[in-house]
Amino acid sequence: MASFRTASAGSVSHDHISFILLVSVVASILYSAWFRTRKPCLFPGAPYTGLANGARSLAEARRRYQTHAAEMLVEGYETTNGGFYYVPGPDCDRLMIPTRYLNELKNAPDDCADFLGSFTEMFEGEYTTIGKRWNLHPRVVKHQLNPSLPAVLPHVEDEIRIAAARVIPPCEDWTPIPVVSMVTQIIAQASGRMIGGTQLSRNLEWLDTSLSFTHATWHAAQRLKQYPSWTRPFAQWFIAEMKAVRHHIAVARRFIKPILAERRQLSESDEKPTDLMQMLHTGARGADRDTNFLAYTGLVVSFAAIHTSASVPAHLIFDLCARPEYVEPLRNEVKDVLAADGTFTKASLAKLLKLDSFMKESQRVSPLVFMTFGRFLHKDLVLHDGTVIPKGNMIGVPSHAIANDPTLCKDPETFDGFRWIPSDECAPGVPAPPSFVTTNPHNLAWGYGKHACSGRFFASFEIKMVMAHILLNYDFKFEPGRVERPANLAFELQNAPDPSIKVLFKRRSVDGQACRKGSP
Ligand code: HEM
Repeated sequence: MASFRTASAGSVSHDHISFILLVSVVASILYSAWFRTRKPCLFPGAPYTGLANGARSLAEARRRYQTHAAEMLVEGYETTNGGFYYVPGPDCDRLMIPTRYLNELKNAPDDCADFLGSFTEMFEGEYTTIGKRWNLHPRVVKHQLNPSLPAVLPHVEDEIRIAAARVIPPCEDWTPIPVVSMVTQIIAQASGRMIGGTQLSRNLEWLDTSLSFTHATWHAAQRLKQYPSWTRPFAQWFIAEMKAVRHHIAVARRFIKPILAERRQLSESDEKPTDLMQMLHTGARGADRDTNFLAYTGLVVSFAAIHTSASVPAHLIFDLCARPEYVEPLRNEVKDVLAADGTFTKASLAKLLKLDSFMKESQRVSPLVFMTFGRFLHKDLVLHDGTVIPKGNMIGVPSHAIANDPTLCKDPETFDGFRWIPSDECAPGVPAPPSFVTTNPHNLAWGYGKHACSGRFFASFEIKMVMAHILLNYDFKFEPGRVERPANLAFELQNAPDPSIKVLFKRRSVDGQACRKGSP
């Protein structure tokens, strides 16, 4: 009897598991077949881009999006003349909206046009945490970090010099250096100083986590997406990349909680550190004061700040190697500003107009992402002319296509590094050209409206100080045999400088020190 029951129970359990597996497989096949063939009847009249006039199926176009999203966005923008169109993608089809609606959408409430919803969807935030409970840091960056930049920047400048000495070899002679890795480490260390002072910026384990968390969440999301959505709550526990995500959150807690404990000991009269942890500590209310949450928030700011900002100096160095005629004017501008002001301050960095223009032009050609203003609609959106965008749509603006629209940017095929320098005598009524940090319906690299990147002012100053350090202290050029700027690596909406490219660096004489006011 006993052996029969055991055998029977074993066989029932085995059948049961087989049945569940069978149902899972069938469900996932049906789901993907349905997803591949469905034509969402969402916004009437908006054409699909990327179908090659009917020669390509929707399923093929969705796959193609992984490598050709930029081209599809431009094609849709051109064929609709900046109108509504869908860009098919493997996770969802995104509806591009014309810029004429941006001013009424820019402050749409989050329960209608959900900014974080687009992140949560892209990064499987239910499991990776990306986009979930991201309420505190945007407010603190905007209202506490930005007004404190004059006090924060000297620390960041100091850290850039220390990081560069750690990361860049002596370069007494021409030395090949992988540019992306080099600038990413410098930016990670400088951002670490801004986030938690030297306790974070000099901690190599933290630096590794602050860099790796972004990749871990991205890879975990890609793995999770391979499972039908209803299996993901279980699958997350068996995916190696999810283990890495949890590990990085634990590292953040291990290093940031003691910093917060020290901050809690400070009395009213003690001098307070000028870093973001201090701002989060004083700015958090209620449940947000939980130290686990504050530590996690420090990690989230690294996510927002490091790889994003680091891509810019990498692009700039590639652009300068391809166009060395810009190096001397930029270097001289930095020298002049330092000679006059002695050190970098918010005001002196604002005088680097040539560098600002070059950065804007480089970003126009090599943006971080090809689409911004990603929002998931939870409610129907009724626009001023009666147009209704139904809920359930993922919307966005084709920021890269707009930045290269010849009616908005003269001769967009030409890289003109100084096209954005404001002229001395602007004719009355003629607006000044946009700067690197400008956001408006034609300058959308930082998004737009109430969720436009609040860290862009810090990013801009930090990048300028990194570039100033490199321009003053190094000569650089492509390795022999390379003349053209290396192509960027694009995946879906993202666009990155090629991390395999090395550039030759050689240390210059002491320009960086000599031109500081008061230096010997
Ligand atoms: C070159 C560097 C960077 C780029 C290109 C960039 C780009 C962006 C973009 C496109 C958005 C979305 C805006 C929208 O869809 O409307 C965004 C949001 C955001 N970024 Fe950045 N970012 C950069 C650096 C930073 C840095 C250094 C920080 C922090 C110090 C930061 C903090 C944020 C925050 C907090 C948000 C969300 C704002 C909100 O929800 O109100 N970013 N960023």
